[in-house]
Amino acid sequence: MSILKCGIIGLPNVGKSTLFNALTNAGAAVANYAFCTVDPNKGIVAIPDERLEQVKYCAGSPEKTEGSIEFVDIAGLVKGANQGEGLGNQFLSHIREMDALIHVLRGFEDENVGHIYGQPDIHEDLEVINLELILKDLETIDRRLEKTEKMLKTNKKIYHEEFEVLNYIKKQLEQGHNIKDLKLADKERKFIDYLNLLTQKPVLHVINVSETAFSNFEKRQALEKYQQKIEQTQGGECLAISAKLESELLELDPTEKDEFLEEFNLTDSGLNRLIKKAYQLLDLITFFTANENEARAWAIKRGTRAVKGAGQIHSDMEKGFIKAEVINWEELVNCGNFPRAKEEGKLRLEGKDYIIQEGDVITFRFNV
Ligand SMILES: Nc1ncnc2c1ncn2[C@@H]1O[C@H](COP(=O)(O)OP(=O)(O)OP(=O)(O)O)[C@@H](O)[C@H]1O
Ligand SMILES: [Mg+2]
Repeated sequence: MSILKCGIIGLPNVGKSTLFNALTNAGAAVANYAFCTVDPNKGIVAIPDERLEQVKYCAGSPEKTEGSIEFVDIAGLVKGANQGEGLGNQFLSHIREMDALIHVLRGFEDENVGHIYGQPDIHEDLEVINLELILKDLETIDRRLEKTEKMLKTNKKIYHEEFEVLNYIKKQLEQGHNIKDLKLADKERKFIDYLNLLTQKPVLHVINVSETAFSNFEKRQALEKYQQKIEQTQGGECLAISAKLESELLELDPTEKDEFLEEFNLTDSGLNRLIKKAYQLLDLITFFTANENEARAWAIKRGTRAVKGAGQIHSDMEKGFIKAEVINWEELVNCGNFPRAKEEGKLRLEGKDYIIQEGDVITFRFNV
């Protein structure tokens, strides 16, 4: 089964590892399955989903397993990373493997924690990382352009089209635009999709603030201004989270936790919010399976066909796919259980090409 990956990026010393540790530890605390260490910098985190418990109940399943996202703590990038500065090439190649990015910005002050370029400045810091990603993409595009240019001699139309698209993208990158923000037709996108470009990946910005950032009105307002500006200029969402506060929250029991949240003027842990945002960023939907063994939520890319959804569970299910028996989770809950849903004719039979919908509960029929 393939889990989608969200890479945590940013300058050195901005709190990426602190956030990663909080995220992965929280996963372990909230769910039975949740966190398992893949290696020290990768962790699988459960996606909280209130619907799963109800599906479990209807199916009479004894166990449940949440859907999951993999988070990867990528080492800090520095100026010149695209030229190999600070092992930059290695870290940029890690970024290439990600499906989406969480860009952490330093919003906390602490004299004891050095900032790589003197004073932290959220907007400048953001631009440093953006520039490195853009420069790396330019290098990739240039290399591809060299090859395409040679192929122009063959006089095949396709190479001329590719040449034009690549040049257009090159110009946009040179002007500081990210590829994710360009309006490209599907046909144009085909020329670059396989290149796995860095600025094509969806990004969520997170300002890692000090514990007291939410405690008074002025600070909150100042923070909201930062968030708004980033959302306007970067075209994606921007969250404010204190990685340090989140990791401290994890050490507390529930009553202590509530008191602590109140003290810092917060209503809920930021981690759940972040996990939900990451889920949206990856453009995932959830379907459920439920039987006498367990009820399970599966996070898949929106637009996945039934046969591929089956493949997420087991390759045999994909190979031997016959049919999918489908019911929306709410309909199942209304019926109360599967036999009743069947009686009422609520179970639909769908074929290989059925596009799985948010909240489907699916039983795959397959040959082994
Ligand atoms: N919200 C915060 N408020 C105050 N201090 C913080 C906060 N978040 C992290 N720190 C502190 O900042 C320091 C750097 O954090 P961390 O190691 O997580 O950074 P990093 O981005 O992973 O760095 P690197 O790129 O070097 O791996 C640590 O001492 C950590 O405790
Ligand atoms: Mg780190």
